[in-house]
Amino acid sequence: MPGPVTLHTRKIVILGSRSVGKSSLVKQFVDNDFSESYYPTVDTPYSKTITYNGVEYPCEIIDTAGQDEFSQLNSQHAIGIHGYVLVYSIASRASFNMVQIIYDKILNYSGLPEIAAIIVGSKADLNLSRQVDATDGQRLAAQNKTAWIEASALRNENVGQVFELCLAEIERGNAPPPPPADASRGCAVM
Ligand SMILES: Nc1nc2c(ncn2[C@@H]2O[C@H](COP(=O)(O)OP(=O)(O)OP(=O)(O)O)[C@@H](O)[C@H]2O)c(=O)[nH]1
Repeated sequence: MPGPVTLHTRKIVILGSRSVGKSSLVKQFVDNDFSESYYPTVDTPYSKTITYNGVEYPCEIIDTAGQDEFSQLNSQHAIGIHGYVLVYSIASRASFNMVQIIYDKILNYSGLPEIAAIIVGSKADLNLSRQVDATDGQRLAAQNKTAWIEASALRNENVGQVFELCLAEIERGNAPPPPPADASRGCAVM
């Protein structure tokens, strides 16, 4: 009888401008907690099991300090990482513009043609101060072949989905390639 399957830990990094709500998303997801106070983040790892397609994946989620255009990515943010959560606030156009800059830095650092990622419009409860339309977020995600969602850590809306969709993007990249056309007809070229 086969033994239990041991899955390797998936590593997820959460990146974005300062104060967009990165830590709040992670804390809401991992600890079911939200704070109105703002404490700038020092890189912090969290552990949580995420269930996707009925399989439990152990995940390490690395919450990072806010980025600006001059910030350097370090190797902990680009080497051995399976998926990225790229966060902007729907109430800050500048933070939205930073997402493409960060995405390009990751590709540049890692040398990969694309990465498993989700772009997140955070603070979705601040609709009255909205500076970024949902369609802008969706377009940016389509251009970069990432997933996209809006979420509110304050209201605990779509927070779990952020991380589940990120895992879905990771596993999509890990899926074995579809069989060649001939295989379906039972032919093999030796
Ligand atoms: N209205 C609203 N405020 C939020 C939400 N999420 C976070 N905030 C507030 O935004 C501020 C910054 O939140 P953080 O989670 O610390 O932001 P961060 O991106 O981790 O910040 P850095 O550590 O500087 O990168 C705090 O005052 C939070 O209470 C949200 O969903 N809605």
